[in-house]
Amino acid sequence: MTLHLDDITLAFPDGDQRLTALDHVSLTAEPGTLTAIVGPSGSGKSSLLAVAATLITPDSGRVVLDGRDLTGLSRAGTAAVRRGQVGIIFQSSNLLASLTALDQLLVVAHLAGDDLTAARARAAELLDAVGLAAQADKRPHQLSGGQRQRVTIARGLMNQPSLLLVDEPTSALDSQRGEAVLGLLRQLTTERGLTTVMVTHDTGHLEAADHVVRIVDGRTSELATR
Ligand SMILES: Nc1ncnc2c1ncn2[C@@H]1O[C@H](COP(=O)(O)OP(=O)(O)OP(=O)(O)O)[C@@H](O)[C@H]1O
Repeated sequence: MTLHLDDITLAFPDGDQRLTALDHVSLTAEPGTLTAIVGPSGSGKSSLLAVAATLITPDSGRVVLDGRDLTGLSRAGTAAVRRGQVGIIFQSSNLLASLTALDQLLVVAHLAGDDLTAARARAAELLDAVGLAAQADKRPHQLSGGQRQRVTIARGLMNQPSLLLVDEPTSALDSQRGEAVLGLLRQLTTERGLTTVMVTHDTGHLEAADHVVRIVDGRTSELATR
């Protein structure tokens, strides 16, 4: 599923002025590729991800997913797109403390109203794919930082998305665990033909990406393409 951001602008209220977060940003991401978004703090990375996720409506420009313009959709319409086609992976801190790894994934299926027998099989398969088959019954405090991040990745794949949006997947990890998580995202992107867009501070791991887009003051420039 190809993601196309076309000439996006976004400004937030800032006192009696407006602060430009995204300034005519365009970006195309293809299935099976991993695009890394890098840039200084406050440059617009999270805003870009939120617009791509249809969580924020831009002031102008279009978000197009496989030829379908999502910009004019209602709230219910964008929620349906997110449920059906978009996986969103935030930092691992938003796991639910009282739930096992397996149940973290089943919550997604439960909220979507999915058949729980099929969901259980899919959750087990995903935990296996991220190397956590043996940790399915563990709660977050019983897992390492890297393992927790793997649970969030598996959870982000529960709705079988085509577009995967990932925010700072390695920020809470040491460099070795960060590298392993990036390797996993790279592998899942290729194997499942995902269109993956990842915001990262971590410029040490950019070789895992097909495209690196730099954003400064809301404006993008492509740094490198493999
Ligand atoms: N909800 C909001 N209301 C007002 N201003 C906002 C809001 N969200 C972001 N901003 C502003 O928009 C600009 C871009 O913010 P954004 O969070 O996209 O940057 P970022 O590159 O993700 O930063 P960081 O790396 O620190 O997370 C910043 O100046 C920020 O202060």
